[in-house]
Amino acid sequence: MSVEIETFAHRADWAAACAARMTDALAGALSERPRAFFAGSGGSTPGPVYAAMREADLDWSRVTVTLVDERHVPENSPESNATLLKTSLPVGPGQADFIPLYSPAVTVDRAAAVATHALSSRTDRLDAALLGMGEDGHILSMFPESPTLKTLLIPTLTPAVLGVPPGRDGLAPSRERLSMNLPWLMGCGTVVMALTGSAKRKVFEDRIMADPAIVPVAALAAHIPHLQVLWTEQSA
Ligand SMILES: O=C1O[C@H](COP(=O)(O)O)[C@@H](O)[C@H](O)[C@H]1O
Repeated sequence: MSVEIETFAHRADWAAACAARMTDALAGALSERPRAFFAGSGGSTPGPVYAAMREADLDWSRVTVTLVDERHVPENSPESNATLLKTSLPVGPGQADFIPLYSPAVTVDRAAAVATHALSSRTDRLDAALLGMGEDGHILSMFPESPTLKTLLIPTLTPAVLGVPPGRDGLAPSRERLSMNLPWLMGCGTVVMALTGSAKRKVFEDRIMADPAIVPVAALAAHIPHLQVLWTEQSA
């Protein structure tokens, strides 16, 4: 299984291209349906992509924004992926609406069930998803060695959000998380992996041929033929 990696010399061009893939997909969905659904990632990579997306000529009032994954923390935490998206994209009254993965005052598994219901009651498919990858090869909150990993990567399950426990013996993640499963991405119209830096490119290329049942990057390659990978050398 090989995946083409589109290379950009300049980070600004990479961000603009990632953003255009997302907003073009959302505009296309809006030309056919009343609402379009976007799922974004957190972390340090997508900031410039979101900045470019918010400049797009898009009817954000017909877009629903959600997350591919989240830390099990409230929105006043600096670790909240929800806060990143809600402050980076046009989310709010008269703009896009937002479906969180985190729920206050419940266990992470209950929050996952609530998020699954909230998403599934609004749509059975995403139109655009922006992914990032950590240098340990995790995407969404699909962490190597996590007991939840194999379940998150089963391609035949119903789209769902699962609770992810902290890693044992110092392994990542350091705290509880919530993650969409692979079937959400398989059903998504446009999936972009936004990669920066040589180290991440090497991790991505090294793992693409690995076992898709246990390696997140390999699962993307195996089950998402329309995956687009956009890379620039320049990290944040
Ligand atoms: O923990 C997370 O990390 C990944 C990668 O983050 P980055 O800082 O290396 O860009 C991110 O895609 C994911 O959404 C986030 O929860």
